[in-house]
Amino acid sequence: MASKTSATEFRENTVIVVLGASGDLAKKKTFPALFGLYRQGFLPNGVHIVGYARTKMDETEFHKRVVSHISNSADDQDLTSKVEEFKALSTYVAGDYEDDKAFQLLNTRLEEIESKYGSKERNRLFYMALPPSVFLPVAKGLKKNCYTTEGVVRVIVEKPFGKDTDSCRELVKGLKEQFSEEETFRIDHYLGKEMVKNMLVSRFANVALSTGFDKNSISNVQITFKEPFGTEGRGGYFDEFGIIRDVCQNHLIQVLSILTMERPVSFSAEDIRDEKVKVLRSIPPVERADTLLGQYVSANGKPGYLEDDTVPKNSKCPTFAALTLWVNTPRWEGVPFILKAGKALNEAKVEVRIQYKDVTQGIFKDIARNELVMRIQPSEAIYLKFNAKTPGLYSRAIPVEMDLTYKRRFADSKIPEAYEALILDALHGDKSNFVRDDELEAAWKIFTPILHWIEGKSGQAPRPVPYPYGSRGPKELEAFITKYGYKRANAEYSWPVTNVANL
Ligand SMILES: NC(=O)C1=CN([C@@H]2O[C@H](COP(=O)(O)OP(=O)(O)OC[C@H]3O[C@@H](n4cnc5c(N)ncnc54)[C@H](OP(=O)(O)O)[C@@H]3O)[C@@H](O)[C@H]2O)C=CC1
Ligand SMILES: O=C1O[C@H](COP(=O)(O)O)[C@@H](O)[C@H](O)[C@H]1O
Repeated sequence: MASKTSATEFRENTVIVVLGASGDLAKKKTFPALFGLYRQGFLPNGVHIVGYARTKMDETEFHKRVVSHISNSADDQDLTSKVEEFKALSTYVAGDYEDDKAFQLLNTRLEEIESKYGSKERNRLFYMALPPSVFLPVAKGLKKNCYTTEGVVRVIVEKPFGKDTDSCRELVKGLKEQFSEEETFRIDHYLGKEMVKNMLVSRFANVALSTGFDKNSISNVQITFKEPFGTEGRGGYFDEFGIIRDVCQNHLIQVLSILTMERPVSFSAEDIRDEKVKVLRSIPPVERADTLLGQYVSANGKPGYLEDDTVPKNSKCPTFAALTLWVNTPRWEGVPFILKAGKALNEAKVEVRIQYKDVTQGIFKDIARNELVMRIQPSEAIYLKFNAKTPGLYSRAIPVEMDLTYKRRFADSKIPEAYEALILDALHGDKSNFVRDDELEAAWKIFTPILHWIEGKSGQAPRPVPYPYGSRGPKELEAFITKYGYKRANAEYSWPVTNVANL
């Protein structure tokens, strides 16, 4: 039920506190997103931004970090003056994460800022750009020392939210002791990506697309995440988590749930999330036999995973995973959903590839299958690969594409950064694109047994197969996806395509 808190939009009198302000995420994503919103006039009137972290630094150093990832051209006077304004409304407080006194100092700073708001309501948005190990102490410190009843308080929490089902439950419980579900915004930045948001609209606003969106027409689905760089600099964090926790359990499973959920009653946050939870609960835990794990090794002058100084020498941590999931609903029963994620691959790409079944044999032989591809990044696009008659006096089919590439079709539109979209949602109190507690639990249940196996908690830990840095992944991948029915439209059977009789 909507309450005052969830309905409140932060339009003025708001302080945004970024905890972990000295970190990588804050520098690369949070501050640039806040600046983007400020520049476009989307931040509340009179907003202030306060960075908080243990690192001691003066305002000049802090401002240097705040703007370090904002692309600024000296020729753009408007941008330069906005950057200066943005710096002027951002300030820094240094303090520990388990120290009441430090949080009290932070609170004093917040009250000083808020005293300029007069007697009106004061809102506080806390953004935890922090490692999960300090989520709980920070939540306790904030609740005890920096909570206000003179306005609305919201807390954005980053991923990964736990390491398995039990630790997730503990974290959920621990945070709930400090902040209500209404006050808590669990972020998964993939939910802020334009194409992920568009998936809901494309699926449910198009009869043409929703017809045949099921096991009767679809052979298999691949959801792919590829990054062309390794764990450079993040090896310490990564080795504790691995690619499944880093990407599959959150980003890719969120994409899968939106792709497979049934039509929600409305586009309200709770209706959408109810449907996502239902479909997630229909997915049994991943089987070992449905798993392919890889780890990158040195190639082309690039270091292998184990050569990273922050990684234990004999680590079996997977930097690549292909996992096949089964969705036991009447719509999807028997359709394999292959999640593939890897670091140090040959390209940067995130996409959903839906491959349809073969056309009935008879008039066509060995013709390419239809594929609907939703490219999340780079360059958002939806395209349908289908067969058409070759123009002219030929009687053969040719595979072609119906292509909606955003850059061409929406050349004048600015696609927002995922973090811009989500921080704005949090300011508006809209939780549709944030993760609910039961969604998290359902997602962890799918991966926990396989994660425990990988960590050697249930039998000997498997050793991931090697793949060269910059390659397409383990050489075993092709056989893996073929096993689940994926047919590549290679030259051998799609071009030139078979004669079309009676055209
Ligand atoms: N970096 C990225 O691209 C992304 C990160 N995330 C998530 O965002 C969160 C923050 O990530 P990121 O900024 O990369 O992390 P960092 O390792 O940069 O940590 C952020 C800040 O937290 C403090 N910190 C680091 N380690 C510890 C520790 N062991 N105990 C206490 N404080 C610590 C440091 O600040 P100080 O010492 O000054 O207090 C650091 O500057 C994580 O949960 C991550 O999973 C999500 C998506 C992308
Ligand atoms: O959460 C994470 O996401 C990034 C990838 O984000 P993207 O928006 O650039 O696709 C990934 O590099 C990182 O390992 C992971 O923690």
